[in-house]
Amino acid sequence: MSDNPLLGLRERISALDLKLLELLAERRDLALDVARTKQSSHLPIRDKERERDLLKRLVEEGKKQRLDGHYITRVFQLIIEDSVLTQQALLQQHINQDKLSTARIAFLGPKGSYSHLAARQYAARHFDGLVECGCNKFDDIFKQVEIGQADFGILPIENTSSGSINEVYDLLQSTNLFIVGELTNPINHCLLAAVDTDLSQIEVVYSHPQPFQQCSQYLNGFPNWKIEYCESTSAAMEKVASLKSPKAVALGSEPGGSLYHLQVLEHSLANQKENITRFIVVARKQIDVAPQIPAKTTIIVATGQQSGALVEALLVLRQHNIIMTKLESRPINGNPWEEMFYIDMQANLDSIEMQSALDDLIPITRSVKVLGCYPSETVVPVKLS
Ligand SMILES: C=C(O[C@@H]1C=C(C(=O)O)C=C[C@H]1O)C(=O)O
Repeated sequence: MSDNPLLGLRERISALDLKLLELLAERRDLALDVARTKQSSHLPIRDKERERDLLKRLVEEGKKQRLDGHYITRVFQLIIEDSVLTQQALLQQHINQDKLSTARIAFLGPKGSYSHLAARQYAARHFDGLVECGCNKFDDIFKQVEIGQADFGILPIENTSSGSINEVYDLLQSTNLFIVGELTNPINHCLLAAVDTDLSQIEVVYSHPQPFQQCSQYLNGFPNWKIEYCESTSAAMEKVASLKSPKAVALGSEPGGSLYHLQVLEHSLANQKENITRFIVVARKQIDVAPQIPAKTTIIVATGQQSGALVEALLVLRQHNIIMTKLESRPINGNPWEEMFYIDMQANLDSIEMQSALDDLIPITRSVKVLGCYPSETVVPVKLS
């Protein structure tokens, strides 16, 4: 017999939590039925009007039970996001008909890197199982997928604090892989230590160059700390775990750190409060995107050097009412001072608008390469006004 006075209450909480899980699973199954109905009736997956009504009613009902409106909003925004993405995944499986039950996904680093966490998240939504293929370099991720040792590769492409990840853009220039998906994840950089320590004892920080860039303002406050570059944040964690020194810390994620039994000394260290990374998913085969899902298409365009060449290309997008979400330029390998333009657009490659835009772009540019069309998995939550 235990005389812990919390036991009985905790048992009741645990039982309630189990019920909440069952209800969440039941809600998700209903959302999947909704998706099947939408598929046959050609309705879009997202219905923001319905989401707004639902949130409004829940916030009102919550108030009656003394539950804070912000709390209710946050919880249900998450539930709806998962519901929308699960519905999208179902339609995508249906239209592409080649569902793998287990996917081999290549990512940067040993277990615990941000890319590894993103790979797990992507696999959880799209496959029953995941074979993890950790790589030492971005280049190896492309190679593993190109030679068929992995089915997909996950790569960070831009971050709200450090901007575009040029190395990945440059690798996209020469690959024959296609972009088949994207994920946007909040990135919370922490200082992680293997043993008890404090800021005054630290002498060296290990991490990948990206987190160092993203946390530059915080790190500027500690000019004596030595910066040691590693191939990934998880390689840095491995190193710190093996050193077991109060002088050495890693910069990386809390869940990653816990895989190496590291403790968090500081968190939320990025320059931007909202530090978000967009990852792309690459594969050997191009995919179709169901018309009920918001799609993105990415192309690489090489223009001539005549004046106004880029403007002419962008005008084509305007003429076809295509919204550009990102424009990036990179030097062309082997042609000094010439640039390639990477253009992300909110459009389905199969749409008439996109096809006509491509028809108009080809004669006025030197080359157009379609990098892929993929579902936009960024579900911007509706807000109550
Ligand atoms: C489930 C639906 O699909 C989406 C998901 C919603 C939800 O999870 O509540 C609400 C509206 C849609 O954006 C629906 O249309 O009812």
